[in-house]
Amino acid sequence: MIRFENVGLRYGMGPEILQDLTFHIEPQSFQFLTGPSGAGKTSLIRLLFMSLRPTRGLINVFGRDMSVISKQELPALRRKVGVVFQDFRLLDHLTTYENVALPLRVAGKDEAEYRSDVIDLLKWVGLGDRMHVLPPVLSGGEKQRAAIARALITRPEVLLADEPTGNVDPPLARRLLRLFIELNKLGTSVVIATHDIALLEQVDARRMVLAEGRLTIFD
Ligand SMILES: Nc1ncnc2c1ncn2[C@@H]1O[C@H](COP(=O)(O)OP(=O)(O)OP(=O)(O)O)[C@@H](O)[C@H]1O
Repeated sequence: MIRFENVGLRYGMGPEILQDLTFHIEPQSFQFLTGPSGAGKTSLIRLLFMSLRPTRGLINVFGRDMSVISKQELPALRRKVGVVFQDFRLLDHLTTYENVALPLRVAGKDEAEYRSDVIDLLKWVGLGDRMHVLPPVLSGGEKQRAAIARALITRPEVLLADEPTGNVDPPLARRLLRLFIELNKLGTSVVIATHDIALLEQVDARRMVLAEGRLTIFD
């Protein structure tokens, strides 16, 4: 589904922070991406989301070579990849409902088509009663779940989550993990970047470990 071959990344003239990354993200798979702070987890998430291009190597996304994908094709391809950033990136002037519906609105869909899907998804992540409030009044965990719902509304084939439990207490972290596992059982591939050891210990999943620019995989 997503394939990296000898991928390297450097920012500007800096050192190569990712070196010779070779791996596959298989359909319906579940993996943790881990490693010390600064190891390059967020950079790898950005490569997977196609918001960053590698400085060398090959990335193949859903059968397409990323180096030849045009700007026009990118939005449709990105809709297959849901992403939850560390800082959520919710728009403060839109309600929770409107934030979650935004990717569909941008894609030109009619509200009548998606309204019930957005409401169902908000209920699924436990925000059924927070739909009409603005993000500034949401708690950290509620924002986190709104960002997850927004990432899922396009029914992506892969969900990327960068430190999804970074701002929540342990019970909510366990609940979010259950949500990701349920999502994976429904057929979505999941990649969770984290250094939350407690989270890692709860699931016997594939681990992709980044250290000093290199990736080691424990299946
Ligand atoms: N836009 C950028 N320009 C220059 N250097 C960058 C940029 N983004 C990240 N880096 C550098 O790349 C390295 C990897 O950063 P990255 O954020 O990917 O790591 P991380 O593993 O996600 O870290 P953390 O766990 O602390 O979030 C760091 O040395 C960082 O300073």
